[in-house]
Amino acid sequence: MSLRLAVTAGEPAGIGPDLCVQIAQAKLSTDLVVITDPAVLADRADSLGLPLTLHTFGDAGAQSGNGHLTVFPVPVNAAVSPGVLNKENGAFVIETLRIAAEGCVDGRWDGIVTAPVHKGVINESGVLFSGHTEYFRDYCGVEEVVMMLATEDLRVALVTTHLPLKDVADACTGDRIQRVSRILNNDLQQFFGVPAPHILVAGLNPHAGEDGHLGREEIDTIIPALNALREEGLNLTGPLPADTLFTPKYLDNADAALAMYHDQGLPVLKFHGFGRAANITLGLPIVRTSVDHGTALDLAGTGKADSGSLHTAIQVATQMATNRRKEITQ
Ligand SMILES: NC(=O)C1=CN([C@@H]2O[C@H](COP(=O)(O)OP(=O)(O)OC[C@H]3O[C@@H](n4cnc5c(N)ncnc54)[C@H](O)[C@@H]3O)[C@@H](O)[C@H]2O)C=CC1
Ligand SMILES: NCC(=O)COP(=O)(O)O
Repeated sequence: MSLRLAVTAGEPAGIGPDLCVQIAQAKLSTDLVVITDPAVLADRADSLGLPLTLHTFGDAGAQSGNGHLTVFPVPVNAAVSPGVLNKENGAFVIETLRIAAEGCVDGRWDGIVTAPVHKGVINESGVLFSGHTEYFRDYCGVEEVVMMLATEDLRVALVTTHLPLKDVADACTGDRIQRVSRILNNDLQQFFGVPAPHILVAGLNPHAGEDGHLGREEIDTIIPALNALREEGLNLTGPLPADTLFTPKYLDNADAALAMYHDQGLPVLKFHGFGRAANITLGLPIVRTSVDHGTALDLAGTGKADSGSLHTAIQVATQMATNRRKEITQ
C-alpha cells in the first residue's frame, strides 16, 4: 500500500497555501492530503496563476500532483487576505493540527507535514501555543520530544526549543540533556539508518564555560550528564564550544550536533541550507516533519515563496514513515 501523508497548510494568510498549490504542480510519489479550507487554496491558486483541481478526501478519483490536490476540508472562521493576520482564524489553525494528529493515530495517513503557523496570532486568539513540536508532544502524551533540523549533510538537534533566552540555563537540566540525547540517538538509528550515531554536544556558555570562569553549567550539569550517557554506550563528543563545533574538523566525523538552545543551533543550519532543510520532531509515536521557515507574510500570494523546504519535509516524512512501516511489519 502506498504511503499517504497529511499536509497542514498552516496560517491561511501566510505562504503555507501558496506552497501547497506549488507542490501540487509536481508529479508526486507520495499520496498527499492537505488539511485546510479548499476555498483558501483555490483563491491562492488564482493569485499565483497556477492550475489547481481540488478533490475531497475519500472521494473516488481523489489525487494529488500534476495540478490536482486532495483536501480534507476544514472551514476558516474569517475571510482570508494574503499577508494579513486575523486572530479569528487561530482556532481554525489548531483544528487542522488536531485533525492531522488524529488521522495519524487512527491510520488514515502515515505521517504529518506541517506548513508554517504564526505562533503570535494563535496566542492572540486565546490559545496558548509554543509551536507544533510542543503541540504534538502534548497531543501524543509523551514527556519529551526533540526538535531536529536537517539538510542532506547537517543535522542539528536542540535540547530546548521555544522559550525565552533567560530561561534556557535552568531548562538545560541533566535529566533533559539525557532524555533528549537518548531520543536523538535512538531516532537516528530507527529512522535515518545510522547504526551507531556520533553526536557532538555544544556547551551552553562561551568557550564551553572556560573551565568554570565563564559559567559553571558545563562542570555542574552537562559533563556529568554526558558521562552518564557514555556509560550507557552513547558516542558523544563534548561539551564543545559552540562557536567551533560547527566546523569541518568536528562535523566531518559526526552524525548530528546537539545544541543547547534554538538560536545556538538553528542560525548555523539555516545559513548552511535555508530552503533545503526539514524540521523533524523526534520522539513522537507519529511521524511529523515541517518546513525550515515561517509564515513569510511578506511573500503570501506573490509567487515568490520557495517550496524547496516543503519538498524536503515531504521526502523526509516519506523516509521516516517507510522505516516505521518496515519496523511494524517485521
Ligand atoms: N514551522 C513553523 O510553523 C514555523 C513558524 N514560524 C513562525 O513564522 C512567523 C514569522 O517568522 P519569521 O521569524 O518572520 O520567519 P520567516 O521564516 O517567516 O521569514 C524570515 C525571512 O525569510 C523569508 N522566507 C521565509 N520562508 C521563505 C520561503 N519559503 N521562500 C522565500 N523566502 C522565505 C521571509 O520572506 C523573511 O524575509 C512567526 O510567527 C514564527 O513563529 C517560524 C518558523 C517555523
Ligand atoms: N524555529 C522552528 C520553529 O519555530 C518551528 O517550530 P514548530 O512549530 O515546528 O515547533
